[in-house]
Amino acid sequence: MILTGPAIAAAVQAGEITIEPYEPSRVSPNAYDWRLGATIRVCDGDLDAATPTAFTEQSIPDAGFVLRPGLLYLGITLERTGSETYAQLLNGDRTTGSLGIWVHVSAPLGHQGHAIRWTLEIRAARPVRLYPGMTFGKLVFLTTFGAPASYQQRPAKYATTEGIDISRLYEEIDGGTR
Ligand SMILES: O=c1ccn([C@H]2C[C@H](O)[C@@H](COP(=O)(O)OP(=O)(O)OP(=O)(O)O)O2)c(=O)[nH]1
Repeated sequence: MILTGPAIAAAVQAGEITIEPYEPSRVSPNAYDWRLGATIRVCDGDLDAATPTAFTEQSIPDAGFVLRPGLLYLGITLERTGSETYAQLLNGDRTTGSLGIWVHVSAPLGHQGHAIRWTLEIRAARPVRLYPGMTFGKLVFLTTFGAPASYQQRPAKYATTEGIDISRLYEEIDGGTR
């Protein structure tokens, strides 16, 4: 089940949900309106799952940064979010979608026990200018069913990373699982 906005606010108050920084005005009926952080990595070369992705990293200036179609950008959420109690789904919203922006490629799930600033895999349908701290999407929280589980209690690729990270699949492929 999805948490309502009042339930999100109450869970933040109770310490069951981490949202840092937290602004009560960003709670919407069924989500929290999260923002784009100020750092972006530009990946403009060919990609290979067996090789670390090459990138250049820069700050997004106050005057904005133009995304170009055909490139992959790795961004970061402004907020650090997580919960031991609830699972999360991070997505864009109508406003960013209407600008032709994908805020991630195919990875919306945030596991219980993983409090992070999320890596975003950003693409653009048309050239579009982004600004640091702009509202970028909706984060929903879900109740879970079954025995409690935590991302930290399993061999997890991204358990020790927080913030922008390239794909770590190359570690598994180098490890001989190909
Ligand atoms: O776009 C995304 C998607 C997920 N996450 C975080 C939240 C999640 O808790 C963690 C792992 O996500 P996922 O399970 O999708 O990654 P994986 O590639 O399957 O790695 P693992 O094998 O460690 O689960 O990474 C991001 O930062 N950005």
